[in-house]
Amino acid sequence: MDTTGAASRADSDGPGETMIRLSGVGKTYPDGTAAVHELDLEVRRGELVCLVGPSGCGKSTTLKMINRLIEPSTGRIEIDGQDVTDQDPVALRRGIGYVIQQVGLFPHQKVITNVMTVPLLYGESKATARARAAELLDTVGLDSATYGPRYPHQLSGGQRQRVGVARALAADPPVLLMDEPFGAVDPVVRVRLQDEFLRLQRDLGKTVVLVTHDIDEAVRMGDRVAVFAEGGRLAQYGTPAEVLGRPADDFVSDFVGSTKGLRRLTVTPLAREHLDPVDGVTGGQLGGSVALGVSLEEALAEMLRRDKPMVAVREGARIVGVLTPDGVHRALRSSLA
Ligand SMILES: Nc1ncnc2c1ncn2[C@@H]1O[C@H](COP(=O)(O)OP(=O)(O)OP(=O)(O)O)[C@@H](O)[C@H]1O
Repeated sequence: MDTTGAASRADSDGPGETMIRLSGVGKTYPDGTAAVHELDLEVRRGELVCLVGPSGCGKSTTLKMINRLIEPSTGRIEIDGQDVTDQDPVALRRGIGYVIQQVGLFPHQKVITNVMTVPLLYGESKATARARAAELLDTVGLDSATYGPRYPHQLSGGQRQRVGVARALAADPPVLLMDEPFGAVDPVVRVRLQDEFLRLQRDLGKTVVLVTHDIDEAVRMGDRVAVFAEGGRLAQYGTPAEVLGRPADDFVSDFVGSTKGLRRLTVTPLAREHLDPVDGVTGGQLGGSVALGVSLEEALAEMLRRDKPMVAVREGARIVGVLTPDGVHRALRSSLA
């Protein structure tokens, strides 16, 4: 019996337990394309993880292996301690929400009917399914009385995307897989949809794996970010602050840099709400000090220059807190809110 499964069950009582675990997962397509190579990845319950990387690096393949739209060539994938290959693929997929860029709504059915499909599939009565669908539309910010009776072509791209999210949530699945969910809309709507989803996720606490090619989206949305390189190699897996602040190698550094991720540090001022208390911090942990109001870049640079996990922050002569990589993450997120 393999210890991976035992471990996931053993820690399934505590917080931060593993919800999705990929161990040595690989995918080689029949034509010989090695899309994913020896991938190890763990996603905790309630965590939002972004898979990011350049085109063709195996992100979608990885996502589709989790719900068995694609079968892995090697390795093992578990959800909540259960090997997905032991489960009926259709039943498995019903328990996993799936949101894709081309939302995939039925064009000749009303919006409400599109969302009702899922509860009906579960054997709910029509009245219950309708009520649930209306509630979900309202949840994703679409007034069900207004938009429910419309057809998909009568909605904007962003609204269609919201319907896609509502439908994916209809079965109340613990796990949500999202493949470029905000890709098909313009940048302004995109940011709005990202915000809405983050707000929703704060209430719902789903375990989410989200694929994007956009590093800005990844650092904004993800609790953790998995940076993929060519051939489905996991180049780095860490918090946005770690990925932005300490790229694991030249590839990550170039990828993050080329997509302007780091520039955000230069335009975000350090504010009091991003700080952790100074209580309990020892002198050895501190890397110098910076003044409140300097850029995150300046604060982070000071931290890295001193090779310390945090930097003290001054207001006048007084130390008012410390900035950690997680604080940088919080600051980056709030700066975009
Ligand atoms: N059915 C298939 N048969 C052969 N090769 C495939 C197949 N599907 C995908 N590939 C190849 O596998 C690699 C990974 O593809 P995948 O779609 O997972 O990448 P991705 O990172 O999601 O890319 P993108 O961001 O462009 O969507 C690519 O080289 C792609 O051409």
